[in-house]
Amino acid sequence: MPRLILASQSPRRKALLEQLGLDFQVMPADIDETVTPGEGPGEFVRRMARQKAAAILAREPGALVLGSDTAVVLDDHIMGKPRDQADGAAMLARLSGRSHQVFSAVALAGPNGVEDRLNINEVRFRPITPAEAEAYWNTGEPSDKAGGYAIQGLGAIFVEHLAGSYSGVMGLPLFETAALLQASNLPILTPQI
Ligand SMILES: Cc1cn([C@H]2C[C@H](O)[C@@H](COP(=O)(O)OP(=O)(O)OP(=O)(O)O)O2)c(=O)[nH]c1=O
Repeated sequence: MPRLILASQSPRRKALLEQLGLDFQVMPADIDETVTPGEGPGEFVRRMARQKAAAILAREPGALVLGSDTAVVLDDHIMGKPRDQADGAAMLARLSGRSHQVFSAVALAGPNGVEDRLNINEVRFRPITPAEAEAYWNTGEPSDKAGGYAIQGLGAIFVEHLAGSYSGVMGLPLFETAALLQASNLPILTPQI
């Protein structure tokens, strides 16, 4: 069976992939994550996921490599990770009391090329006061998260409604990931002989 590698530095993605019960290694992929002019959020996260997987496959030929990317999207604009407290507070103010989308892509690179899947989620936040935004920043949770919140942490208190997949919002859409892995004959819920 080929070696499976997760091309990510994100502890959240590692924890999510562990849910599938497979053995894998983790190797961070360092790529340029700049949006190309005119590129839509779906195209962007798919391109990033594919590039992360391809970058590690180039170093580890013979392996199967998963790459993933997540973007929080408000009014068709991609929100990155907050630069500082003021940026984090501004992001939460914009997300407050309305819906946004979370786009997550996963790609699998291996001997047969690269395949990817796109996962799109709709998340509605309750209104958030400036005092709450400041207190939330001070927990340390938002700083390395797209959109400046974590659904798997205290940020869950803002999530009034989710249409989509929890794992997709958190960073690795497991339905789509399993579909890619099963198409490459990795054993998920298959009897072992
Ligand atoms: C919206 C949201 C994002 N996130 C995180 C997942 C990702 O780690 C991060 C999105 O940034 P990414 O650039 O997709 O990923 P990353 O830089 O953390 O990791 P790598 O590129 O090495 O795979 O935001 C959450 O943990 N919870 C959430 O609810």
